[in-house]
Amino acid sequence: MTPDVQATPHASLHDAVNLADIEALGRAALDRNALEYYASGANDEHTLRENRAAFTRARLRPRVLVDVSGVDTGTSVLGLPLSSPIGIAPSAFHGLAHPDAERATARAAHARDSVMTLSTFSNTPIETVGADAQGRFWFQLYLLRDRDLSRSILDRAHAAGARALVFTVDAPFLGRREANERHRFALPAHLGAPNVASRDTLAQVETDRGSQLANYFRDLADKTFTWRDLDWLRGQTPLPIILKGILTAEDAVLAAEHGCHVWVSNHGGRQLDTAISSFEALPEIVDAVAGRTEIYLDGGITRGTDVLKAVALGARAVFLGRAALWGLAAGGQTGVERTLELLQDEVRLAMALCGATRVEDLTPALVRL
Ligand SMILES: Cc1cc2nc3c(=O)[nH]c(=O)nc-3n(C[C@H](O)[C@H](O)[C@H](O)COP(=O)(O)O)c2cc1C
Ligand SMILES: O=C(O)C(=O)c1ccccc1
Repeated sequence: MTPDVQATPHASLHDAVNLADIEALGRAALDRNALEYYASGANDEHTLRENRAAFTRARLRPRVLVDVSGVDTGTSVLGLPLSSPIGIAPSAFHGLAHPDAERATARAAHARDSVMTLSTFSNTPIETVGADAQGRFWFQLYLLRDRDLSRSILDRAHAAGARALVFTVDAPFLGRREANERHRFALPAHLGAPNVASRDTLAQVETDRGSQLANYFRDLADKTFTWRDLDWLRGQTPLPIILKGILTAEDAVLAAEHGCHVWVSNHGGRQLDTAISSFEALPEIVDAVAGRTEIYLDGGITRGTDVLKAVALGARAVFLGRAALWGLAAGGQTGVERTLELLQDEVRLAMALCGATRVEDLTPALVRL
C-alpha cells in the first residue's frame, strides 16, 4: 500500500470525511476501560464482524436515467418525522465518552431531526434527557427483578416524553465480552446509573473479579420473562412497544401477534456469538411480518449504502450503536451531529446514484443478496 492512500488520523472532527475518520478520533479520546467496553463483542467476535461483512457482500442494482435533481431522504417512525431513516440505538453509560453524556446525544438527535433511544443504564436521569431531546426520544427498558422499580422507570419515561418503549429481549444475561472480563471493566466512581440505582449501590458491586457490569447485571435483570408476560408489560405503559433483539421469523410473528413492533438486532455482536447478522436476518422477518408492524434494524451501520440496503429490504429505519458513541467521544453533541450529517449525506448521494428520489423508491429490487 502506498503511504498516500493509507487512512491518516485526522486532527479534528472538521476534517472527518466519513464515519471511519470519526471512529479513529473517538477511539483516540478514550481510555482502555471505556474503549474496550464500547468496542467489544462477545467471545470471538464473529457476529460483530459479520454484521459489517453482510452489508458488504450485498450488491446494489442501480437504475439510471431518473431525474434525481431533488432527493428527499425524509421518512417517519411511528408517526415521528425524521430527516432520514437513521436513529440512535440505546447504549449504556455515555458518560464514559464525554462529560455531557446522554445530554449531548439527545441534543444532537433533536438538532438533526433524528431520534435517540435512551438506555435504562444511562448516566443521566430520564427527565434531563427528555428535556434535551424535546420529544425525539424512545426509552429502552431492561426488565429488572424488582418489578416496582421497573414500573416506576416506565412511568418516568412516559412522563418525560418518550414516544415508544424499546424492550430489549436478547439479554437475560450479558454476553461474555472477554476483554472486559480480563481487564475487569468498571464504571468510574464519578458515574452512576441514576434511573436504576444510587451511586452507592453500583460502587458496592464487586470489582475484584471479572467485569463489574456483568456482576451487577446478573443480580438486577429478570430472566424469567416470557411471551406470556408481555401482556403484563402492555398494561404498564400506554406507549407503543418495540421488541429489540429479534433475529427469526418465528419470533417476529409472535411479536406481531402480541401487538409489538420489531427491532432486528444481535446487540452489536455483544450477546450470542456466531448469531446471524442482523442484515441477513432481515428478509425472513420482513416476509413473516407482512406489513403488520414497523421493522427497525441495527448492527454494523457505517455507510449510507448500508442504510439504503436495509431500507430497501424492508427496514423502516436503522439505528447507530457504536457509530454514535465514536461521534460522542470525538466531540460531544457536535460529534454526534457530524456523524448523523455525514451518514445522511451518504444516503442522499447513494439514493441519487441508484435512481431513487424518495425513501419509498427503495425496494428489494435494488439489492442482490
Ligand atoms: C457500549 C454499548 C452499550 C450498549 N448498551 C445497550 C443497552 O443499554 N441496551 C440495549 O438494548 N442495547 C445496548 N447496546 C446494543 C445497541 O443498542 C445496538 O444493538 C448495537 O450497538 C448495534 O450495533 P452497532 O454498534 O454495530 O451499531 C449497547 C451497545 C454498545 C456497543
Ligand atoms: O453493555 C451492553 O451491551 C448492555 O446492553 C448493558 C446491559 C446492562 C447494563 C449496561 C449495559
